[in-house]
Amino acid sequence: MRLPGRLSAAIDVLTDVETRKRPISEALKAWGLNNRFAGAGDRAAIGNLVYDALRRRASHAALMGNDSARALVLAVAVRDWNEDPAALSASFGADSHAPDALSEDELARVVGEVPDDTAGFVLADVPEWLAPSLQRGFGDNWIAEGQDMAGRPSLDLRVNTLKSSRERVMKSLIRFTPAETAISPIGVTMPAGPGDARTPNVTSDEGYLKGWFEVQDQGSQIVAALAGARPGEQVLDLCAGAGGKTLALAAAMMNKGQIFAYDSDRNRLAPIYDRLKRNGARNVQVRAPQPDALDDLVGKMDRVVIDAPCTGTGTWRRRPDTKWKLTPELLAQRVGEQAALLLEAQRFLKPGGTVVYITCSILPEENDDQVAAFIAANPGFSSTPAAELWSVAFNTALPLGLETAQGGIALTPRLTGTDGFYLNALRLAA
Ligand SMILES: C[S@@+](CC[C@H](N)C(=O)[O-])C[C@H]1O[C@@H](n2cnc3c(N)ncnc32)[C@H](O)[C@@H]1O
Repeated sequence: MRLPGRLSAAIDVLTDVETRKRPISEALKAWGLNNRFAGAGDRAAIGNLVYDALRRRASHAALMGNDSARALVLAVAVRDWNEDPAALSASFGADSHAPDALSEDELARVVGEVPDDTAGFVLADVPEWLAPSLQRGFGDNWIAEGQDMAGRPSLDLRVNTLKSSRERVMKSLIRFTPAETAISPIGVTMPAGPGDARTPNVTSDEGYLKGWFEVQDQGSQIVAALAGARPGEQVLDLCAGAGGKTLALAAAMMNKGQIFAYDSDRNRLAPIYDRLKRNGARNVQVRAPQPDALDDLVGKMDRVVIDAPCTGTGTWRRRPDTKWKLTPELLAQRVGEQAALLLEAQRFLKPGGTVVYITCSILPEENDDQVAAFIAANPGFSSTPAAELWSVAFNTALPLGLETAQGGIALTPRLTGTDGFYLNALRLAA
């Protein structure tokens, strides 16, 4: 397929996403099944167009004067992919799969700029109702933070030090020109390419099948390292899900000590068994959800990790559709779940133990506010100093701007080139 056909397909997929409230991946898959002539390169390009359209949905719509799928995709082609609008429009005539040629109005709009006096939420490409919250969290930088959250993410891998080394993994993936991650000492990264660039398919690589690495954003690797689990400790991973953090903790503990991996959702936990095997993680006991699943752990844990259910606002670059689906009700629901988990986690700690609270959110309601309320109600706990956590994990000074008012650590695409994450290590007095 040529670009006009791909644009047309992207308009169809985006319409499907928006009207049926389908996740992007599902809509893309459905399109692929109905259009089997399309190759992998076509599908990747169409996916990129749809993701880019949603990453900057608000500013694309403001520029074009409407938020139809057509307007958004045309804006991507010109603003993000640097296509010349007149040439593009002319090329539509020669392609039977192309969208209609651009109107005079579209041609004029698509080369314009979003005026500087446009509302901040449009410049930041975030939902209007979240602007006050982001402003409170990021101060004067909130628009810049939003803009970086609307970019394309890199593909990051965490080297499994139980089985391999960074050097070996990089060598095995040399065809993708991997680079070392800037902060995580065990990370490998492949920057996102422009336009129709394809994301490397690393999970069919021999090294992946042998358990040498996992696909894991550098931000997730950093918070797993900051969790500070040491060999020999007793650790409860209370929201283990498919085990992304569990695997990183097991490697950090060099398979010594014990991790109990629990999740209240059996289906989310299901992939962990195969992943543990592939990774050679042998110090993990999976606890499937049932009423007494964790009763024997009460008062015995050195560390309880809460990788909390959250809005996922830190992952907007990867899942831009969720940015526009989030509602105040869903945020309130997540905040309630997080508070309940913080309360629940305490009972498993030994005196002197630590609750490590993690989210992949950039919203203060789920991060510092949550911690402030917890410490106010539970004065036996205090935040472990952020600088201490960082120097123990990485042997370097905490970079400026990462420490939050409540002594937590916040990562963002703008600050650390990672997904957005928050961590606060709450130590119980001995
Ligand atoms: C952010 S995800 C965890 C991701 C996982 N730790 C990883 O690194 O791949 C949050 C998880 O919390 C789980 N969860 C939600 N409420 C819970 C609860 N009350 N107790 C335990 N797990 C819960 C969800 O099922 C979900 O899998």
